[in-house]
Amino acid sequence: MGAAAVAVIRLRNPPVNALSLTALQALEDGLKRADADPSVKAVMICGENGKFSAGADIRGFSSPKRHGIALGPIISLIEKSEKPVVAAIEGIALGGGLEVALGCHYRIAHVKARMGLPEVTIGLLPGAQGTQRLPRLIGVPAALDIITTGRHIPATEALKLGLVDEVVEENTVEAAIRLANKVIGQPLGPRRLSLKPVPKLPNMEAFLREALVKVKKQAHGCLAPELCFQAVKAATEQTFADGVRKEQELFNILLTSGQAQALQYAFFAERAVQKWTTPSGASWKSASPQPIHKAAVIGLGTMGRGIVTSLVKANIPVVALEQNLEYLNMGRKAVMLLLEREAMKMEQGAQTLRFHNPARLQFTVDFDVLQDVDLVIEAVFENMALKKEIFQKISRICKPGAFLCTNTSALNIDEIASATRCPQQVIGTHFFSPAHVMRLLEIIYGLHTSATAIATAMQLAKALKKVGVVVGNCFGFVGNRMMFPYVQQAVFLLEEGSRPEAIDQVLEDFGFKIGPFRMSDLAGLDVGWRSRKGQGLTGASLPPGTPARQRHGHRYSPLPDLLCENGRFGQKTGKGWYQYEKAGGRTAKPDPWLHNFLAQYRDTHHIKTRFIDQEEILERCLFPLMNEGFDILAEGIASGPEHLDVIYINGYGWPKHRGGPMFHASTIGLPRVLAKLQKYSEAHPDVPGLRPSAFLKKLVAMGNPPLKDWMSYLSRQSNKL
Ligand SMILES: CCCCCCCC/C=C\C=C\CC(=O)SCCNC(=O)CCNC(=O)[C@H](O)C(C)(C)COP(=O)(O)OP(=O)(O)OC[C@H]1O[C@@H](n2cnc3c(N)ncnc32)[C@H](O)[C@@H]1OP(=O)(O)O
Repeated sequence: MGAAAVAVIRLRNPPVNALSLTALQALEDGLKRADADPSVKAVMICGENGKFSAGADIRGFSSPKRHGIALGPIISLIEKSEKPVVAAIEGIALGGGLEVALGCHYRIAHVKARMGLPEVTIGLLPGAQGTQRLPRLIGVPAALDIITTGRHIPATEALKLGLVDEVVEENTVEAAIRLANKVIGQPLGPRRLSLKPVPKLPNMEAFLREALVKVKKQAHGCLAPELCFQAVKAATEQTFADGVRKEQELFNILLTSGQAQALQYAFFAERAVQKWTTPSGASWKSASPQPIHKAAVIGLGTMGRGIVTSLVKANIPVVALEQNLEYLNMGRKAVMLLLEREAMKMEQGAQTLRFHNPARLQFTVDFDVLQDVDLVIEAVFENMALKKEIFQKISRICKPGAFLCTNTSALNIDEIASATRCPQQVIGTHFFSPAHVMRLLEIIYGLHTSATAIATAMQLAKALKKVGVVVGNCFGFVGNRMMFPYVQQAVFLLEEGSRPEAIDQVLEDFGFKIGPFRMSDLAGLDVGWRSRKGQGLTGASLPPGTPARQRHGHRYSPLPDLLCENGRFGQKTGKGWYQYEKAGGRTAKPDPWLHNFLAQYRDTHHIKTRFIDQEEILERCLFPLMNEGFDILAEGIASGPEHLDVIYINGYGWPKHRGGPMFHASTIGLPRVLAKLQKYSEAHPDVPGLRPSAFLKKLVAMGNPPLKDWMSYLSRQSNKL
């Protein structure tokens, strides 16, 4: 009890005071006790350990005990209280946590607090009357933005919006108790949000129409944003009580939609991959990261520029190195442009000044400048000889403890490390383009990579606000290795009768932001061409007499090579799988030239054209990708299916509401995936990617266990079947 009879209710459920069954019960009991106690004149609700609450316990949504538990009635109880209730918001007030605060009569936030209704990001909507109270408090446009995006609002913005009454820099709990004392006896009617009307807009209908178009466009097939919209719309049309009923109805649709389950799986998967382990026993528990006071990036091509930008944004001093002054100046200009754009996006535009500080961002052609850096990221071309030459050089120049990272998408980390005197310091850091935007960082350990190097790379990912996923060393690592059979099938489907636009459409309808052919045009077809030439699959090193559509006894499609030979590299040349308005254009249009070319190609190779339906397109592209995933798990390249899913969601545009490829396989059911792979493999026996993985077969034979149990079916000693 605080001074002058203010009852204090403290939400306590470490680490984030999630509203579990017990926490909800304690909240309800506390409210009832305060209400019944005549010596209590006001109530203050706060959270333990400087955090108000992260909302409902997400694990509870899939718990059988969930039924019959509701937060809404408890919030109504708060609002109806005849004693003023003040929320003291420190740290975070998210989801159900913010809904509790909205039920309070007053809200005070610490200046560093963040608030939000992120339910949409886990496939739900604010189901404890939040969709009805928030528009009444801050108006429909702001409420719609917060509810449909799930973004976190800093306290200062919350104050401007009217979401909180006061922001303090001092002790929030004490300030809230003072406020509670001050408002004792004042009328509570005007403070009860459920009684307020939703502020009118002169053009509400038109506003809502446009907002719906925007919400749908950004949803890519995810249901939650649209249902969030419907709930807020209900607030504009119905009474509070009817709006709450509508909210509940929509909440239940989402809760049972399957998408919520996938998104909640993705939430925990992202946290699970932070707890990395390797087959040799190294793990996050025992390894300590080293501080990175200064980093260097070698190579200022597209990837290097993005990596430098990322490091500067994370406030890590960087040396940016190029091989000659011409490339250095080009790189410098490009980096400065990226930094300017990033600074404009940031809250304080003045951050630009920091970017230009030469003590924090140094451009050089002199390798000797690398002597005092703690970590180097090499980001030159995918060329083994060049990379080895650079690693040999930097292992001589850099101080002994420096970490030597290679940004490669497929090359052998051990071979690169073999060029150094310190293979334990060498690690793969596979960034995704654009490197300052994409969240994924694939972290690849080699045979000799130390646990400290892995921990440091993971720490770096966190500092760069990326999600690091630790994987083993194999060609293409996890992401690209799974991507090869996907892209391969897409091209085979073209040979058999489909078109790029049909295949892209099916995969975009599935939820990918961009289909495989549009993606290939964006990335540049020459990238893969160079790699295939390097592997001897095409070009001058191809032995004479090699059949056009076969390599090493397996089916091969020369279509991408032929396009490159015709100068069609994708967007950069204005032509690829599609045509563009100009070189560098972005609007893909189906290209009659390509359709003719495909027809001639099929004639030349006597391929009978057939109609390929959507189901086959989807299965032929996705199932081999998942199949490769099962092989990767069996080989111990990744320590769990969550790793593969986090990689696909954050690096390859896999729709998050489908949980990732391995989660998707589990929802389809492994027996069905296996049966389809068997069917396609029989039809195309010369395609190894369609042959079902032994691990997949084993899991089916073991009765299709849930995803969380898959790894227990691998032999512990060798991680081999
Ligand atoms: C038995 C049934 C109870 C069900 C009650 C039904 C009531 C229904 C009515 C209302 C419905 C309301 C809807 C909601 O409130 S949904 C939840 C909305 N909240 C969120 O989405 C917040 C999610 N969390 C985060 O964004 C972050 O975790 C954050 C809170 C910002 C903290 O970030 P950070 O400091 O980076 O720390 P971590 O993310 O690593 O989290 C630390 C550990 O806490 C676990 N965690 C976080 N939030 C929750 C949560 N809401 N529920 C359960 N667990 C949570 C997280 O997994 C970490 O755990 P671990 O260390 O084991 O990995």
